[in-house]
Amino acid sequence: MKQELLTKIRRELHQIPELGFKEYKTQQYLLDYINQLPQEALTVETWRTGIFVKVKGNVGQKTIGYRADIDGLPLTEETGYDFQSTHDGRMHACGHDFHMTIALGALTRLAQNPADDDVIFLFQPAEEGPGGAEPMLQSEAMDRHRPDVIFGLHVAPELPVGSVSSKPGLLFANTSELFIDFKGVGGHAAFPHLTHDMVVTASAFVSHLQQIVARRVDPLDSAVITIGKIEAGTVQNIIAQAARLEGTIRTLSPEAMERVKGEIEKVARGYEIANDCDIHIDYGANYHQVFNDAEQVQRFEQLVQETEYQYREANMAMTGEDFGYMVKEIPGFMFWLGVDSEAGLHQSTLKPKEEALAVGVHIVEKTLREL
Ligand SMILES: CC(=O)N[C@@H](CCC[C@H](N)C(=O)O)C(=O)O
Repeated sequence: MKQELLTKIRRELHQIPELGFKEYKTQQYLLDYINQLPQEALTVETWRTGIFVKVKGNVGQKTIGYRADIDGLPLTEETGYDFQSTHDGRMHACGHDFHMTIALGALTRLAQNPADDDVIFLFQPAEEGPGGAEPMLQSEAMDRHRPDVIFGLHVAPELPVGSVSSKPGLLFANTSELFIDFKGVGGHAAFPHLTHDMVVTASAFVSHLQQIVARRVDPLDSAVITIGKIEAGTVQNIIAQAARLEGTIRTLSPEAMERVKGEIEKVARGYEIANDCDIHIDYGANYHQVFNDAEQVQRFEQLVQETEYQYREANMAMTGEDFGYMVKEIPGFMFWLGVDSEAGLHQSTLKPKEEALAVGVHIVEKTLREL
């Protein structure tokens, strides 16, 4: 598939980022594209805002799955692109526009010339939250299309174009969203002693969370707690009666995740007593770690080495991926695709290099044909 067409698709998708399970325009765009491909070998089935596309193989001994996530992030784009997001406060800042384009590129090649094995493409909603992989995996549609092996990719801004990277075993962390609501007594800014200030309480709590990481988790079993959003108060001279923290917990083991949650709850009980307030904790979406199948990764490395591209051994990362649920049930793996951007994932200035699209299509197609 020509670079110009890949670039066109990527730019069109880049302009319509949508949040998890609201990917209506994205789904329609994908369906319109898929419908103009040769249909002889294809079976297409929608699932919520996602899509399953099966390409019947010439022999069909086994089924290989390829998953591409399709949602965007709640972030205002600042790339200065002339094909910038047309959706206010939404951006493809995690490369899912790349993931979808590469999937369409590989699908095009297979629709024109099917592989020996059956191939199933999963266009999956809601990776950034609340999590589409687990319900997609449990769906009836998945019973009809369940692959024997599955893989997926993620763009890597820090790697050069032409390189890919993976590793056997643990690649991505266990994650849990974290929402904490504080309710106390507000009042006049001049009489703090008559109130229980939720700005002061919530700020102290944010700092205390870092103590949990530093002093309650084995340093050899890393954890991260990030609070990405704080909301509190109404105006500068009223002491806030409510505050809300929104964040995420990352750990390298499911056990450490349980430990961190237990510690957060203990601290919350202490803060309720010390600050005369109510604290409510909600863990939102939780993602299982991505644990790559060693045999599949070894085969993937061989396949990449047969190309002009470079394979590098990856390190574990504290990123999360609901694809972890898929490889928990189906042997498979995820790999990083180098896209060489100065700005990183989840930044408003992320600019992955479009030459990486063709690299992705080549490697995904080869893997689908030869894994
Ligand atoms: C690859 C990537 O960036 N994934 C996201 C997954 C987010 C999961 C969930 N919303 C959370 O924040 O815990 C990531 O932030 O790692």
